[in-house]
Amino acid sequence: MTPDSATGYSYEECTATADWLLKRAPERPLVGIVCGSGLGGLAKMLKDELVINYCDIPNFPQSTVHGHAGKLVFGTLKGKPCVCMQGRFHLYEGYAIQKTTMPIRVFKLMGVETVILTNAAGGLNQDFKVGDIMIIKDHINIPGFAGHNPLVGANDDRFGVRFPCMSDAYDRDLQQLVRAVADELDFSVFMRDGVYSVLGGPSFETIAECRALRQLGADAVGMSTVHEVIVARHCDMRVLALSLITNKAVMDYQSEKKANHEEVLETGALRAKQMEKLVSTVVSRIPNTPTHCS
Ligand SMILES: O=P(O)(O)O[C@H]1O[C@H](CO)[C@@H](O)[C@H]1O
Ligand SMILES: Nc1nc2[nH]cnc2c(=O)[nH]1
Repeated sequence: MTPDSATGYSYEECTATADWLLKRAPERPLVGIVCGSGLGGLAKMLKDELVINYCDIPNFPQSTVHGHAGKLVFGTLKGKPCVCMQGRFHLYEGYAIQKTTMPIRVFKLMGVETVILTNAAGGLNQDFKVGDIMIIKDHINIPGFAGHNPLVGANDDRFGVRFPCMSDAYDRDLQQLVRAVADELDFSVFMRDGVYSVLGGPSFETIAECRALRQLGADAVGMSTVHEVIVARHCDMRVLALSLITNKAVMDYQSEKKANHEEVLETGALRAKQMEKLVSTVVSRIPNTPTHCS
């Protein structure tokens, strides 16, 4: 019996999608950006943009969540060719985990070297404030504890190795670059770093779950990003990930606060300008990987 890998997309299907996009794209992108909930405005930073709706892209899943427009935007940021996903896919939308991460492989096949992932997250660390931006330094893949990992299934060595390392998932030079840029922009007062934990959603966490996650070492909680990081690292792209703390996780039985998606989107709108400035300045300073000579 062979293992079932029919839940994802084959190398050939991903290549077909990448080739279809490259025929239309102005040039091969070097940086791939994924916009979190309410952060789709990041795509507005791109110049000379070409916008393609997900529904027109062969094999592409469709966005179903408010705050995720479902558009792929090609363009340049300070001269650097980029591609930006205005809308990502989440497990709770009902997609197989391999499908939620398929665009990351398409990024790789189009030539992307660096992936910048953004998300909206609930703050578990009591020192964090709404509106803080957390540089993700590590993650806890809670669904992974139960075997939900986007690399489950037959491994295709053309993407990467069977057992990829994750202790270096978040590029330390890029984290340093973000800190330096934030200093220059006078953003340090709302910059944090920490550990992001992913849950399947779509229900927000109970108080006991938030307390447990904090005890495990998580600073923020969300329903995305980690699976994209795993796939990006599997195919050897550099990863930078940023969480906008859109709400404080409810940790206390006396609290009247209730997590809700409207607050998430509102905080995204409030910090949109700074997030755009931070990401665009970082992108303009990312060194390209030197071309390998054979
Ligand atoms: O992680 P992103 O896509 O930013 O979205 C976050 O916001 C939504 C909840 O409000 C969830 O989808 C959560 O993961
Ligand atoms: N799981 C989860 N996802 C979020 N996305 C934005 N805020 C939250 C939150 O509090 N919990």
